Amino acid sequence: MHHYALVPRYRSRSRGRAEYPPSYGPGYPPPGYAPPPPASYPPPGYPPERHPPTYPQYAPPPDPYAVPPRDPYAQPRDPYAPPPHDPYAPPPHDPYAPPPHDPYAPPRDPYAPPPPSRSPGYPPPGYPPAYPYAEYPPPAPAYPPHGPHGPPPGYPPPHHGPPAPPHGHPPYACPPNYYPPHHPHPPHYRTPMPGYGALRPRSRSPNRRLIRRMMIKRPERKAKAKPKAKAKPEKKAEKAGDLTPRELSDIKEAEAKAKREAHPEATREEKPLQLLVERASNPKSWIPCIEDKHLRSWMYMSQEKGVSYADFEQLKEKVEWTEIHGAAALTRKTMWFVKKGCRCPYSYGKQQVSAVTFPDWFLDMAKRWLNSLNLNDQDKDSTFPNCVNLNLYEHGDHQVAWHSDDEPLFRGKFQDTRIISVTLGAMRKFQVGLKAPRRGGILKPEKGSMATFNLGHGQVCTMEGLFQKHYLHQIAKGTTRQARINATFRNIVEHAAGCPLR
Ligand SMILES: O=C(O)CCC(=O)C(=O)O
Ligand SMILES: [Fe+2]
Repeated sequence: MHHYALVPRYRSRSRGRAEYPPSYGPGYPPPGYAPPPPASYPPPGYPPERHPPTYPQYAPPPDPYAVPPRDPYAQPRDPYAPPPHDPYAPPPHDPYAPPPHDPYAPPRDPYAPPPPSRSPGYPPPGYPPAYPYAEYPPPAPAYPPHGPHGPPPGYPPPHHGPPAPPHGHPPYACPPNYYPPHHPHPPHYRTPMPGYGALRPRSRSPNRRLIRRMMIKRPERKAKAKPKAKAKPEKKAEKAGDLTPRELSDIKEAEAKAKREAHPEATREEKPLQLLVERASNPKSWIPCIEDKHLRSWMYMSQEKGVSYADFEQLKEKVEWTEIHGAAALTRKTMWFVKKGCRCPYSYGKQQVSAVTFPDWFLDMAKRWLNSLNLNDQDKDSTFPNCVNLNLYEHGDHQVAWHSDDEPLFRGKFQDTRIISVTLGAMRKFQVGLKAPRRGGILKPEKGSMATFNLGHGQVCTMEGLFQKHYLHQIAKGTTRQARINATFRNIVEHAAGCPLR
């Protein structure tokens, strides 16, 4: 007997979906049309009263949302017990979680304050100061997609971009465009995406495996007789008893170092000197970068709110820039502004430029930039700088090589000077190092003494005391395509011959 034939159908053919009239042409649904009500479940008269047998396989499905019946024997809830675990409760607040992504946030300002530099001893304790930094680390500079030979050397640059993803196997654990130099892939690994940095060139011989299986030994290559290494000219010189130029300059450097260490400069107690950070109205936002009491040299950095992007645009457009050419190419563009009445020219290597009086519009913005330093001409020790050198670095190829601002105009080799540098536009690396004797006529810092600081939009950097006597600085070449303008404020103390202020 086929009992199941007696069980009525309790679902429509459309399995509960609304049944629409078959035509869906324009003007559908017609006014007043409503889909037929869903078939009622269970239909009246179901289940049929049949005893015995029953057919549990046709019973209506259990209701997953039904409230379980109350347990009359349940213990009363302990009011001191921890609350039962709620799997749908929101996760507890993680104070270290990154802030949620705000899709309406304004785009990142490329001139926002830069992250702290990572040179040794930096950042000092208490850093960062009160102002909020934008984003650290900065996004990796845009790079063309890596070719078949992987990324260019030196990419990704240090301290840029998101942290490296964990290395892993199988290959899909690593994103296809991430190939750090010592990536521990197994030797058989082949990149999953063609055209992206194959890690190992395919064997030249397609039969290599076959050959191995056949136990055919390739004839061993005869070791080529190594040509005798030519005796280096340096070694020759050593044999002859005199020194190579490199050894000579190493000795000179060691002598200069010993001399410097044996002769400390006057302390601030012996010869008073007020540092700019001590007169600033925002001393806490000044970060010490170099505090070298022995050499009476100080360098501080701060972020100033008074420097605007409009200033950058105005300077770029209004200043009549002079091109400075190096040995091979244009290295940067400059302008030399001086206080009214001064006629002192300025020399960039062999190129000399004549003085241009501070335009009023420039003085207005400069006073705004340096406002927190409380410089006033009434106090003879804190006069507003009487000249400024402006540099325009149009892109990463523009630079200024190792030098110190020790021109006779400032007497930086003999007395304390105060140089205030303001950055507008793109961020560039500002490097400093101890002065060493020239190597083959070239100025370079003493080995191991170099430190690097990032100077970004609105950052002010000071070099004080005898910094120009003992330290060198440079703006190294970079990869940026953005322009940077730098204003280096100084004080002329010995006006040039022919200047009315002499
Ligand atoms: O661009 C800079 O930050 C440095 C410029 C500089 O050293 C100079 O003008 O003497
Ligand atoms: Fe300089």
